[in-house]
Amino acid sequence: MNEQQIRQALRLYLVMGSPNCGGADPVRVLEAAIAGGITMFQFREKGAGALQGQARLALGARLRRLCAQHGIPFIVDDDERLALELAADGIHIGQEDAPAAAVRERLPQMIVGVSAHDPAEASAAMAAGADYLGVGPQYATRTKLDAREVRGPAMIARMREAGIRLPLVGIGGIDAGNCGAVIRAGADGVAVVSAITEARSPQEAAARLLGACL
Ligand SMILES: Cc1ncc(COP(=O)(O)OP(=O)(O)O)c(N)n1
Ligand SMILES: Cc1ncsc1CCOP(=O)(O)O
Ligand SMILES: [Mg+2]
Repeated sequence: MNEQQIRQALRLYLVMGSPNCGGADPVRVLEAAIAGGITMFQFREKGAGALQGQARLALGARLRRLCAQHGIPFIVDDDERLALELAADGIHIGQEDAPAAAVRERLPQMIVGVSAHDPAEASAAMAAGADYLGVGPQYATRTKLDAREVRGPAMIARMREAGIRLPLVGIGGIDAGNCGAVIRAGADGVAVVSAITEARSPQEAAARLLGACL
């Protein structure tokens, strides 16, 4: 994917694993979210009750297939080996994960997303060859227990002012009511977990988010 295609794919990015689905079948949740208009998906099987080993691989393979059927880029959180096993389109890594430059070198064909919390981390990720940045938490989140302090959309504006032109997505506590502020600050899109996975109708929630952040 070229830079413009990545920018477009970041518009409404669902990040999810089975622990986020409150007992619902993650395959059904993803199907509904795709019907609602998500444009990118990240398999993030993390937190209490997360699947391990073969069960994780099997779920990842089902979600991967669903994304391929609908032309949705499929990204894996953290795990390079899993990304290769699932023939993912990309990987997302954070500041505590493997160094971005090493991942870029090992996985030259993949989209590499990197979490950045300030302009210095954003420039370092850009220099390391990142394809996009995830910037957060934008707002308070209950989904990631080890999240850093809230940055707010102002951090995205600061990165843009500092000359960071990479495709960029906001993440953390984003819903249909606040996603517009994230886009207006300079993001190409929003990444969400609970606003879709915990909604009574993930399809309607995705459609509402898409409408609100266009
Ligand atoms: C799109 C996107 N942005 C940020 C993150 C957070 O990644 P990280 O800091 O590595 O934390 P974990 O998700 O691994 O707990 C993300 N996953 N996706
Ligand atoms: C993975 C991640 N990285 C920063 S905040 C976050 C969790 C976002 O979840 P939610 O959209 O439910 O606040
Ligand atoms: Mg990580």
